Amino acid sequence: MTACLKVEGATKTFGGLTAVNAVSFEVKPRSVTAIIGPNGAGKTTLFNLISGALPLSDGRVLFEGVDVTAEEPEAKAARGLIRTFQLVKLFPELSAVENVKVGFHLRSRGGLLSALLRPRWVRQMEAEIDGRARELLDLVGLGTAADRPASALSYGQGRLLEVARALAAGPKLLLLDEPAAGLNADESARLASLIRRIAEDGTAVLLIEHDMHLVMNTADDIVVVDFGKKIAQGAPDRIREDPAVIAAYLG
Ligand SMILES: Nc1ncnc2c1ncn2[C@@H]1O[C@H](COP(=O)(O)OP(=O)(O)OP(=O)(O)O)[C@@H](O)[C@H]1O
Repeated sequence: MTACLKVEGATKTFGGLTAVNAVSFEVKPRSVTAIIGPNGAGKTTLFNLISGALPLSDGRVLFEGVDVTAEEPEAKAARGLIRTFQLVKLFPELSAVENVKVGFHLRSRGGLLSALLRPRWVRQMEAEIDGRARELLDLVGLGTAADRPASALSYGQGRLLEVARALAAGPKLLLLDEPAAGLNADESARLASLIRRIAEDGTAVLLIEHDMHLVMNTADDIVVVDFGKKIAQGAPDRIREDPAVIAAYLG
């Protein structure tokens, strides 16, 4: 089976500092992979290399077998490699459902002109998109908030709305940057089951997360980085007992 994402020897230097040092790993289709590591380990930089926000100093990134190392974030997004915050911010005055619809329009080919002329097929498509947007809101647990303005949502609800909108863009791989940050216990538990559901529905998930409870409950595979290097990789049970991982967290 072709890996969804293949990172080969990814390296990033900032002046004399090697923030990411020859990191290699794969993300399998329909799987959840978590990147963990102490503060400053290089997790965010690694994410930036994968999404295209930063150019690599060395190494390659392959998405569905295609070398996308040099592609801009927009080109990668068009292939289905989607990072939540890389999409436009939430529109506070628009309702939750309208915000999700923005996600669909990022991939719809109808264009502005047909939206203005609004022929019948466009109106039919809009009705369908409205229905699908509401389904996605149900999926993330915001079904009852669909018609409320985004500005009226709690912080945690806003984060979940971002996930719904990213899903509307049709990702094959969803990159989530500390998705549990700022969520309360209920929201975090909901997020964990949502992440599992997303993977089972066919979208691979790659996340950076400090919340170990969420990581251990959602990840199939964990990549541990420390001082820019990958020091371990494996299933949660193995990582929990890995001496190098324990040393990195205690040291
Ligand atoms: N643009 C930059 N210029 C110079 N150094 C940078 C830059 N971005 C990150 N670094 C350095 O690279 C190293 C890795 O940082 P990074 O933010 O990737 O770590 P992290 O694992 O995401 O940390 P945290 O868990 O605290 O978010 C750090 O030493 C950081 O200071």
